[in-house]
Amino acid sequence: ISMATALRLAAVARDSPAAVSKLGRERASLCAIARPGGQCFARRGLVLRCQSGAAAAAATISKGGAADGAGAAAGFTVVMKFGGSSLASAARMREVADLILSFPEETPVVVLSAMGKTTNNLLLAGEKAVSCGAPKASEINELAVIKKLHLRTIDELGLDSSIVSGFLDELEQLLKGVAMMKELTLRTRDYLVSFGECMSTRIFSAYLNKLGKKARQYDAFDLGFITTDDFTNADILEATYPAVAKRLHGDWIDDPAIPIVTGFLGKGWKSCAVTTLGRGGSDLTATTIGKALGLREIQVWKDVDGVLTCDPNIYANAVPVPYLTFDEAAELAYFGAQVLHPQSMRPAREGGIPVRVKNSYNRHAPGTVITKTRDMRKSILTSIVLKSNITMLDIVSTRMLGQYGFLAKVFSIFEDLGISVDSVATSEVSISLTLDPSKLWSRELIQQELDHVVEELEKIAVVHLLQHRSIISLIGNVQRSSLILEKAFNVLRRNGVNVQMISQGASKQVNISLVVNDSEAKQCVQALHSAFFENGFLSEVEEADLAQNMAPVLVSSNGAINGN
Ligand SMILES: Nc1ncnc2c1ncn2[C@@H]1O[C@H](COP(=O)(O)OP(=O)(O)O)[C@@H](O)[C@H]1O
Ligand SMILES: N[C@@H](CC(=O)OP(=O)(O)O)C(=O)O
Repeated sequence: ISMATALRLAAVARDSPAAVSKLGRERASLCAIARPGGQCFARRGLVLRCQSGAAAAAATISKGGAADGAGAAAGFTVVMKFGGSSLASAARMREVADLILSFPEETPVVVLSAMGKTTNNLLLAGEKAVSCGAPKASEINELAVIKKLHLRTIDELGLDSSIVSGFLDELEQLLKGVAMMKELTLRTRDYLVSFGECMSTRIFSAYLNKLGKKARQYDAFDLGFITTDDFTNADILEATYPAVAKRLHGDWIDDPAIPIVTGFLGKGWKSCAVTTLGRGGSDLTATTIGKALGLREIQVWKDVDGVLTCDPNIYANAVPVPYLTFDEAAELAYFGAQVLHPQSMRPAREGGIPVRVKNSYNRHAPGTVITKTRDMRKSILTSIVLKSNITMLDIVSTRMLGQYGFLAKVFSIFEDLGISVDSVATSEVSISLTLDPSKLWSRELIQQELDHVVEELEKIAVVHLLQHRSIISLIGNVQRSSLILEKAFNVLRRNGVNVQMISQGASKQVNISLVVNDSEAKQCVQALHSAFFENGFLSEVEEADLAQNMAPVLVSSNGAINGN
């Protein structure tokens, strides 16, 4: 293992005895960790042997903690992740099983989300339990919906109800507990939503076994997914990669069976409690496993024909984008395209593993392939993303022109308050910025907090808090930014829309962010989509380019631009 991994594992081991028992005692070879300086320490019976230089303990693990070749050695070739939209019923479970079996040449690791809208229902049930009173907790409508869906699925697949009955009973008890306490902490919320993935994977694994395809269910929190303790939005720690690889690899060698892994879940490294990776986090589970095992491909199966040119719920004319770079996909996800989890591209990029977004309802559609580089010759605008209900701050310095340190002061206030910023535009005396909505997902940025931000900023500036704004992000080819801007502003002007803030990144792919009022945002996206993708604009530009005999351009994920 690399020294970096060794040190991270050492840190986990040192600070969390329980993590030692999971990571180390069962897999002593993994945890024979080197530390520089030849220092040794032991904890709870686990000896961390120390050497100088690169550690040499676990033979199966190498390079940055990923188990190079471990996947290949175990026979695994791909990760196949199926989201709730692919698993909404017994019929869908049959379809997905059939889909997996239709690739006999692959040995997949399967990652599943909760069935249909189960996560939403669990969250709603939890919220209702807080205020309904203990006697009424059993009558919460969402609990009944969850029970009905899972028991009916079990029945229709011809499985034994004992697979989920224990979970359903415990879920009811948990809701009664919440009702009694009149409180739903973030930790309890994570535990509550984990029931969805725990049940879907058990049902699916049992069904594959019934079909004669040997499968083994794993709860990610027992498989080695070690995370921060940021309940509802936890980050995966490096120790996860070797732990997951070692476990999947070892089990396969002992007794080959297709792993069916719960998406979205992990285990907090200090608390040892169940954590979740943020909404849509099963995509991240899939890419983490892909990197851990060094697999050939990560497949993310959805209910759309890949990543589309815009959200199909906003505009039905959206079409699939055949190729994306990891950076483009990350940008799309971060700026609001619900189709991928914002952090999910990171492990794939680090492991250099292509991600394929496919449609489980239309398996022959080519989907979207996401890789490190792609041919940008014909690319102008890739996709339009809308993020609504954004808060924007307009901050005008009360000091005189030319005073330094204003930006530093403003950002130090955000740092002190633990609020991160999304897009920024500055002038000599003013800053306009939008607040990072991931903050909203993880811990509601409530009005009180916003008022506090304004109060602090008002000590050095005049502040306008502007709510109900939207960010429209234009993700495209950095080499064509002027063309994109020209076209976009033409469209907006024709539609009578005044842009309130603009920000454009300087490198890699273009991300032009335009802030407009919530009320006009959808209409803007539709008009922009229609202008860029539907009226022959791209082929017109292509023809013009051909006439000029443009050279091919490759933009790589690390920002390098190679022309020839
Ligand atoms: N640019 C986009 N491309 C594709 N789908 C998008 C886009 N923006 C939003 N979506 C929405 O994302 C949904 C798929 O993501 P998600 O619901 O997380 O799937 P799953 O639950 O199967 O993982 C689509 O049904 C679509 O409504
Ligand atoms: N079930 C979780 C995790 C997830 O990834 O779901 P999906 O793949 O259905 O988006 C959620 O709804 O957030």
